[in-house]
Amino acid sequence: MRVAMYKVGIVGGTGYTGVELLRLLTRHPDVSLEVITSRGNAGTAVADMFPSLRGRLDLRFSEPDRDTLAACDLVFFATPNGTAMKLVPDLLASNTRVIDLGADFRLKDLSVWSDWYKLEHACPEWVEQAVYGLPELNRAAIAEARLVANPGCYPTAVILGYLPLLESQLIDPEHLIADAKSGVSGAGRQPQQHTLLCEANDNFKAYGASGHRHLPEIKQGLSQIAGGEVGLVFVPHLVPMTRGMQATVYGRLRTSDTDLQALYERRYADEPFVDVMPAGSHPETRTVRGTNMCRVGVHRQPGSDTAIVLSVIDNLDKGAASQAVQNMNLMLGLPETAGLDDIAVLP
Ligand SMILES: NC(=O)C1=CN([C@@H]2O[C@H](COP(=O)(O)OP(=O)(O)OC[C@H]3O[C@@H](n4cnc5c(N)ncnc54)[C@H](OP(=O)(O)O)[C@@H]3O)[C@@H](O)[C@H]2O)C=CC1
Ligand SMILES: CC(=O)N[C@@H](CCC(=O)OP(=O)(O)O)C(=O)O
Repeated sequence: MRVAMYKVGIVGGTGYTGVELLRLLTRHPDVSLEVITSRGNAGTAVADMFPSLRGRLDLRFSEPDRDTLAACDLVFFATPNGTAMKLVPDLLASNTRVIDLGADFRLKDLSVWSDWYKLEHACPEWVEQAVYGLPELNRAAIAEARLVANPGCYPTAVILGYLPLLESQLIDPEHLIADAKSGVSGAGRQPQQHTLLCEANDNFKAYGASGHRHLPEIKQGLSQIAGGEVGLVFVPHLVPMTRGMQATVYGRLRTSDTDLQALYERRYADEPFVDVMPAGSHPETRTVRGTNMCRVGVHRQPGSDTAIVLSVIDNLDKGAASQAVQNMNLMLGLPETAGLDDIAVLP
């Protein structure tokens, strides 16, 4: 039996990504969950709020406290944007590693970040040192990082969809189109009118078509792969399901004779969490529900010069919490797949 070695904490344990982290970390073989914060529920037993954890986790929510958190080897922030940046410098100074599930450290250009997030950054000096936590792109840097910026859900699905095509320079990087759909849990647990059952159920709509805050994040990731600026149109949509996300990405091919299926199979052959489906497949969100898997399907229509890639993830998992655990495994030198062997529940 392996002994739990690393102490971890979560700031913001009552949101959807927080409770997903709780589920994953409670049964992770190599970590011990020491701290879970909630200002509004300090003192409440975690299992009283989340009965799914009854008998599995004996811990109470506490107020965020610097010293308690600094006693952890690694702390996750599952908090609204603009929260982590206020506590991160103190934790890093105490040699505690940090993974921020929010967007405080994702964008390297701080003026772009301020424009989209309407905030002034509290620790700009750490932004440059933060590593963007997409293992398929930055695995070696994540393993050395003290601060990881966990990617947003849409950026994860879109970047993994485009990665082999852009890396091999097979498509025109100036004319990329990503059309994406998310389940409602992507909007978080805070009550909002548009996430009410009567508003979201039996309904379908686009939003952010004139610009969404994930646009600069996706462009930054795609530019890193392409080795230069990219042109991207990105339109997100809300679908009436709880979890799941599909990004359908399009790229104008520069040559017509490439075997796209073979390209994707080759690029992702050694990736434990990207599954290239057989040629002609249409991956479904339910096949990745509650897992860290991204499933992709690669298509080209007869006579067309456009590659179409379908990329599905669970927005709360590969799009947030389980990707954070994958990053934690890399940062702590643990097996990358530890605690991440879930199989989706069907139907
Ligand atoms: N939902 C999704 O699919 C995805 C979400 N994310 C990101 O993950 C983060 C969390 O999202 P989600 O779980 O939906 O969040 P919620 O907004 O539902 O939950 C926020 C949590 O943070 C705590 N919190 C709020 N303000 C503060 C503060 N100032 N200091 C300390 N704790 C605070 C809250 O507890 P309390 O107020 O009681 O302290 C609560 O536990 C966000 O940045 C989000 O953008 C990323 C990818 C996907
Ligand atoms: C369906 C839905 O509302 N999704 C959220 C994105 C998910 C998310 O929280 O991403 P960040 O971590 O970057 O904030 C949105 O469009 O705002």
